Amino acid sequence: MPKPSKPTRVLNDNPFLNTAPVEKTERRALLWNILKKLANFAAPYKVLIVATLILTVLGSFTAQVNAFVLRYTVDTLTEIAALADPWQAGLRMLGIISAVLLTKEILSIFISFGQRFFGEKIRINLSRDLSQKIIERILTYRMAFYTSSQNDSGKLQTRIDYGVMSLTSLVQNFFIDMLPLFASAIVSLIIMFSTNFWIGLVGLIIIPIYFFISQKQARRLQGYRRQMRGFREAKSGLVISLINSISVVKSFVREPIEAQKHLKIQKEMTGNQLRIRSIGFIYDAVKTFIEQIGIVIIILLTAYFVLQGEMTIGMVLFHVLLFQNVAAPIRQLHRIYDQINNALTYAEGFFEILEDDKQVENIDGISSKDLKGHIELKNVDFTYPNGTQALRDVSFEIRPNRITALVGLSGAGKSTIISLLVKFYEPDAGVIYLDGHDLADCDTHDLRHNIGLVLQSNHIFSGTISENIRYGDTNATQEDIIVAAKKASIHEQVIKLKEGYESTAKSLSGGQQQRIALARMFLKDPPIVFLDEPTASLDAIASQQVKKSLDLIKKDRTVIMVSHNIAQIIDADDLVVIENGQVVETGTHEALYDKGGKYYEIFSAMSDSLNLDKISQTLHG
Ligand SMILES: Nc1ncnc2c1ncn2[C@@H]1O[C@H](COP(=O)(O)OP(=O)(O)OP(=O)(O)O)[C@@H](O)[C@H]1O
Repeated sequence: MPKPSKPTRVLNDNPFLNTAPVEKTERRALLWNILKKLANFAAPYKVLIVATLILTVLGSFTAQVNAFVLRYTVDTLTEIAALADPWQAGLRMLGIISAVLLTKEILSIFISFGQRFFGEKIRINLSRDLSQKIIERILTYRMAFYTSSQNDSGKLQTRIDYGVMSLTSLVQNFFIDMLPLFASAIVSLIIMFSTNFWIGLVGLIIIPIYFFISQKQARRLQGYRRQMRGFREAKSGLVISLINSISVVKSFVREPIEAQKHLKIQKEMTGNQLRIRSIGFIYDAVKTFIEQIGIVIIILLTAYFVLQGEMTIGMVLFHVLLFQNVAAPIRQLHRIYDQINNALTYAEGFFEILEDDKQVENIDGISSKDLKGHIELKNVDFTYPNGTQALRDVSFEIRPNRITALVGLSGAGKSTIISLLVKFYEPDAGVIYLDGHDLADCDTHDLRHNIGLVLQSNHIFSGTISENIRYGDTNATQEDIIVAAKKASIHEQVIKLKEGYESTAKSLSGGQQQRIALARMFLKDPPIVFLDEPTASLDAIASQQVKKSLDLIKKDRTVIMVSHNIAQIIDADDLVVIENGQVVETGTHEALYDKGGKYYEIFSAMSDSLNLDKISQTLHG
């Protein structure tokens, strides 16, 4: 189970959440930076943004209509109440009010719909663009990016998802929720100042007070929110790990322990949630209290001016409504702080991934369409990004159209050599030549088009059998797929399935999946094939079936094979024996066996483990 602290690494890695003195200026610079980058993504939606802003301004005017109508109503009522026959004037007033309010409501419906719809369209499009852009970008990254511990076990997904989410909710909060409220607050404030300076001043003074309180609220909540995210990630990690290891859980009867682990996180989450809520309630109460004080001051001030004969009675309600328009958005200010904090926490990590230029694979190079597979490694050293040195001064030759087996104990460096040959990694020192060209200078995509890689367990995508095989050649016809499946000895089994080639590939057994991967390889039909323990995870029967397909694959190609399977090793034309990242012997099976060195030792151990005497006795008598 992932530790609760793991997913929050991104948070803790962010210096702006932990360091107080530099915080303010750096946070501002960071936020500015994020907004600039976000603006680039928003650029294609200029027209939508302008339309939203225009509607927002229109909406901010319609938001004031109620205040004017109430003022008019109270003032007119005061006047006509004194008349001998108030009904005629009263009905006229009602007619005017109804017409104005109805028109305003109809306008508001259109404005609010347009404003929200355009705002939402911007948000949804931005979310799509950000998600698409980052996927397209990381697809260009080198293997080391994916194997880095920073990106393992869902961390990469968390960083991407939270980055997109924080950026889009920043946009949503701004465009859809806050902007109309702020625009209406500004218009209200201008009207308040234009009717009376002192009234305007009361409206203005509340703003910094709310800013101060909201900032305090956001800061107090920040730590709890951060913990909350950690809990959520831990909880989803727990569920994923539970599903993945359900057979172990059940076989050890550990259901109560798993339930207990879940309960522990739930309890912590509940406590945290309640604290977040109670802090929110306290600050809301403080804000309501301050707003009420503001309203009382507004009423007293306006009453004073009414008594002085400078204002009409209608102004009391007029000012109170305007004041409420000013207070409404700033009551929500803490949400903006929250969004900014989120953006600072996650968007930075998101853009770090997006702009990590040094991770981009260098794919351009000499075009190599028809490779033969003459490979030479000369003094190759390689160390993984985590510091493990896997290869030291490795030199050997692979001749085309032959089968070369890399032999060695576990961890010797065989798979690493394959990774270098497909350019998943580059050597730190030394050169690899392919058909006489330095591999580093070869076009990576051309190279990979010429190479087929069959691994111990080949990834089967969710989708049909047909789709999985077609991955080897996207232009292949159904007939091509069937031919490939026949070569991989899987066709007969596929057609027995209820849905044939349209069955879900994931529901096949390990051996069947391996043959689907081989069919994919036949469809690709590359001149060079790397087989990295292709039968290691299979049972004897499945191995035997796969072996037939492998024998077919090996024909007329350059094959480099990693195997612990004695039968496959002795079938190879050439052997390269590796020990601790170094080549210790090369030659044919017979020559190396006779030499009595490392290969002899490994081969003897392999044959001993097979218990050949007993097998022979059983078979022959
Ligand atoms: N992605 C990786 N990051 C860091 N170290 C790695 C990585 N892959 C392999 N190593 C290390 O490099 C060394 C060589 O590993 P490699 O997988 O090449 O061995 P191998 O001979 O193929 O072993 P096996 O037969 O068990 O598959 C080992 O010490 C291994 O721990």
